[in-house]
Amino acid sequence: MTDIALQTRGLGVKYGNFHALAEVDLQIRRNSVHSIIGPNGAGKTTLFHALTGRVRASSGRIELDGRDITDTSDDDRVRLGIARSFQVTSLFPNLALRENLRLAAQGRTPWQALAPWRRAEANAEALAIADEVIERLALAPVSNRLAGELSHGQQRRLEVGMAMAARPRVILLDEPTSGMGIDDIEAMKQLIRDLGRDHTVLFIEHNMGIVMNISDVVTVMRLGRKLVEGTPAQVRDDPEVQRAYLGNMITGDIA
Ligand SMILES: Nc1ncnc2c1ncn2[C@@H]1O[C@H](COP(=O)(O)OP(=O)(O)OP(=O)(O)O)[C@@H](O)[C@H]1O
Repeated sequence: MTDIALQTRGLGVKYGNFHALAEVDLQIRRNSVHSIIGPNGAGKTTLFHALTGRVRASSGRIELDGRDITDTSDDDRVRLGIARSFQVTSLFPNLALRENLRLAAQGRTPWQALAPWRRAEANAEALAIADEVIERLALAPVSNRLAGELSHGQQRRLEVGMAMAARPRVILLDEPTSGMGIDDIEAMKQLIRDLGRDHTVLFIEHNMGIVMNISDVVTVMRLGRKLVEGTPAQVRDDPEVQRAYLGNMITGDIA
């Protein structure tokens, strides 16, 4: 198996005649935290849509573990191991946190998962995965609480956990800290950093403090193209990057 979990070659996406993404070559290393940054309209969300199959590539190719998935449907990509955690909440509010994770581990709807013919071993395995994820999320004290009653920050962490429970090859996180208070941001930052030890994480983030602190690799995009890529230190010091941000200094501690 190669060291590269997800790769794009010459990836392009057009909305009508508009090139939202052009000639993007990306290599996402296994068990790393790779962040995508760039000014508004840079094409970050479009890149995620292309990787998950929500929009079609108009040129280039996408490979997951060396396998060409460019023409694979979004559902099949989930089955092949691309998990995306959305900004909008995708939890079952009337089920306990642990139940939410159990369902995610089984990859089923609540209706199917509650069915009496469900195999007991499959259930036990899903619960074991749920408990493992609860530990990683540091949410054990509230694991029996209804998802709808959790704090905003806890719900956001649970969303990441839902993606983890499906045991994906790659986890895509779209602005995981948006709208969070400072304590919740710190908890999310630790979670993502910890995830990178044994998961492959690709995330879009506007909070430069987090990006610079926890990323192994940072890709900077502008106008649908890759502008610069490197370690946080390389990216922070790059004059092109400073220009792309129109003088807004990229700050933040580098781990
Ligand atoms: N469905 C669409 N139809 C036409 N143009 C679109 C569509 N979605 C996005 N665009 C355009 O494509 C470009 C890239 O948008 P995208 O949302 O991918 O950028 P982004 O980097 O995620 O921006 P932001 O940080 O503001 O979320 C923008 O110019 C946007 O206006």
